[in-house]
Amino acid sequence: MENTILHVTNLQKEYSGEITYKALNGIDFQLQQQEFVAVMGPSGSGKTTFLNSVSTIDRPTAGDIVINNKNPYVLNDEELAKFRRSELGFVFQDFNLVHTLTVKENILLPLTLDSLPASKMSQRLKHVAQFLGIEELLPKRIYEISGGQKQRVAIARAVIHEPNLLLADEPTGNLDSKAVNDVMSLFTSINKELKTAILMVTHDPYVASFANRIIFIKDGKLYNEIHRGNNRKQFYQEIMDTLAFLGGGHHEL
Ligand SMILES: Nc1ncnc2c1ncn2[C@@H]1O[C@H](COP(=O)(O)OP(=O)(O)OP(=O)(O)O)[C@@H](O)[C@H]1O
Repeated sequence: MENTILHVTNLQKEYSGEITYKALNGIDFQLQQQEFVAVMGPSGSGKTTFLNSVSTIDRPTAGDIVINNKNPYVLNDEELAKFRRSELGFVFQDFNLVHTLTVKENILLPLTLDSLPASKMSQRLKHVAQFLGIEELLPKRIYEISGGQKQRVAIARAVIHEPNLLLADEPTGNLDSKAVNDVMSLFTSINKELKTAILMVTHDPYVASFANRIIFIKDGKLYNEIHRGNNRKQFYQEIMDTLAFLGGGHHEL
């Protein structure tokens, strides 16, 4: 399909060790350019492995991944690094910011690697800082800002190069409830206004209820998917019901 930003076909991942473990067992999945999709499932079901395969961090054992009509796994290291920087944005649970740098320097880091002209950099910085409401934080160092602010900065860094696809692994795992709401409304704006597709792993049903669609993984396979209508509260209830059927520990709920 024309608007498909991510096309996953029969994705498999085996971890070899004393005992070979099949973490992903034939996943087919497509993500459209306008979509915001959450990935849920019990602990150990393969969510992070799935995200890491898509993000090119973890090479699959078999199957195909095509992002924006390109297969990243045929690229050499240098091409792959460039591909990641141009197509993908990453947001992690623990922010992954450089503590000794300022907020501004952290956000500009991906552009510095691409040696973008200084005028273009400050133009992009201004736009993204305004969009995410972090202008007053720019001169501060990372240790001077709160967890919620750190995640905003990490999101700014992830979108400053205008990626087509934003990948997030438990982006709210280290945040209090106010910061969770802030981050989820930013994700919603990024998806709607910047038209960035989002794929986000979360175990939190409230966080997942901000997505338009949720896929559930169990034992390395797609178990189910549900779509959100107009009512987020109703969607939340549907998520809870699906998780109850899916099983898994209480911490999953
Ligand atoms: N590097 C590795 N070597 C061997 N096995 C691994 C490795 N990484 C993950 N696994 C196994 O693969 C399975 C899937 O792991 P994964 O981290 O993708 O699950 P998850 O659904 O993200 O779990 P959680 O919700 O607990 O983070 C687990 O059983 C895990 O132990």
